[in-house]
Amino acid sequence: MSEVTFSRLVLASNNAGKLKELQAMLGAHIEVLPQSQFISEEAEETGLSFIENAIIKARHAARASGLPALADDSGLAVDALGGAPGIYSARYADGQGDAANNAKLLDALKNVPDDQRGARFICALALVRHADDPVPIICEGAWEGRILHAAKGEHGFGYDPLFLVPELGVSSAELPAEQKNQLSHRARAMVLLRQRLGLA
Ligand SMILES: O=c1nc[nH]c2c1ncn2[C@H]1C[C@H](O)[C@@H](COP(=O)(O)OP(=O)(O)OP(=O)(O)O)O1
Ligand SMILES: [Mg+2]
Repeated sequence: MSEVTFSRLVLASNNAGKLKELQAMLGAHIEVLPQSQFISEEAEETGLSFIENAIIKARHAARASGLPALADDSGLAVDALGGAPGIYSARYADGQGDAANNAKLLDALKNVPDDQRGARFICALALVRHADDPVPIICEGAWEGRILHAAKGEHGFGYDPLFLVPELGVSSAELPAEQKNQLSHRARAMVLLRQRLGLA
């Protein structure tokens, strides 16, 4: 059942990897515009949960564009680190980027044996119809895996080279985009969002 009808929305992200994946998942249904067309300033991610940060980012893009906006706040929760880096995944190595984040994660886990290297990617999607929408649509997805001992694969972005997909025996950076987009935390959240929007 559809509770919302519109044909365009702004993707409230500046992450090229995410934008590509979200575009591939939604583009067939809705015209999606990157927020860079409207604003360059990033929203401050002051929330303490993925959901709070997704809502903050969606409102920021909706305010700048005057259009409905969809944000994705996501990250990696590692069991041996008590769920870190979690919402701080992008900032784990103090803003030095993906390679530094991955190096820091490998170092933090260097003495952790395989059976204790469980982790999951989490994605929270928030869609607001306008900046002050009191009823954001929220959908979440998770993807279970394990942290490898060294990077593998060239696809994807972020922590993909370190994330083992146990059923397939490969890292998520070794999956072609089409396959990651069927399996990932983002894909799972997006299935729920499409249902909520009546696009399924
Ligand atoms: O599928 C994924 N494959 C690998 N890594 C991933 C994935 N999904 C999230 N991640 C990592 C990247 C980044 O370290 C953090 C997201 O941080 P997050 O603040 O949500 O995104 P961001 O700052 O890169 O872009 P923006 O806020 O503009 O959407 O989690
Ligand atoms: Mg961010």
